[in-house]
Amino acid sequence: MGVPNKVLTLVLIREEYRILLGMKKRGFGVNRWNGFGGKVEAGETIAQGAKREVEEECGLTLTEFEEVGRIDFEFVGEPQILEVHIFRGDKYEGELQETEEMRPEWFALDAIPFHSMWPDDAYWFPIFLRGSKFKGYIKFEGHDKILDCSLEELETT
Ligand SMILES: Cc1cc(-c2ccco2)c2oc(N)nc2c1
Repeated sequence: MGVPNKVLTLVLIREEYRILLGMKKRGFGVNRWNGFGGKVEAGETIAQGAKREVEEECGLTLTEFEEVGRIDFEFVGEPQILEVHIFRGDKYEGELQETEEMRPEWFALDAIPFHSMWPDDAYWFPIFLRGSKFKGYIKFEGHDKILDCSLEELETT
């Protein structure tokens, strides 16, 4: 196989009528609202990495969360696929805090700021919000243009 995939986590903490997003203050995806996540480190599972990133980025400790999706992202001109494992956070403990990485904020489900998020979110958030599991492949040109998008809903819970 070519270059191995880069494994990333993305956690969306969701309550009945609101979802927790963070404004990314630096680095990859800066100036966009997103879930919490990042690289999976050596010696940790993907789930452990997801939990760690949430703690580091917003101070919350996940006590119940589930992997609900997986999207492989390709960028034109880059050989490495970003393999993003998407989790729904159901229960958490601790105090929400702003960090150097993220400014957290709760959004009503009918007021998700898609115009200030990664463009792919508009495609898979509806699947995520109705509680389905999904997998997909999305090809970007730069960080703003989607060339291809294929998403498969796996089950409706
Ligand atoms: C290419 C790409 C990457 C990520 C990402 C960064 C860290 C975890 O996932 C995304 O997140 C969203 N919402 N769209 C995304 C596109």
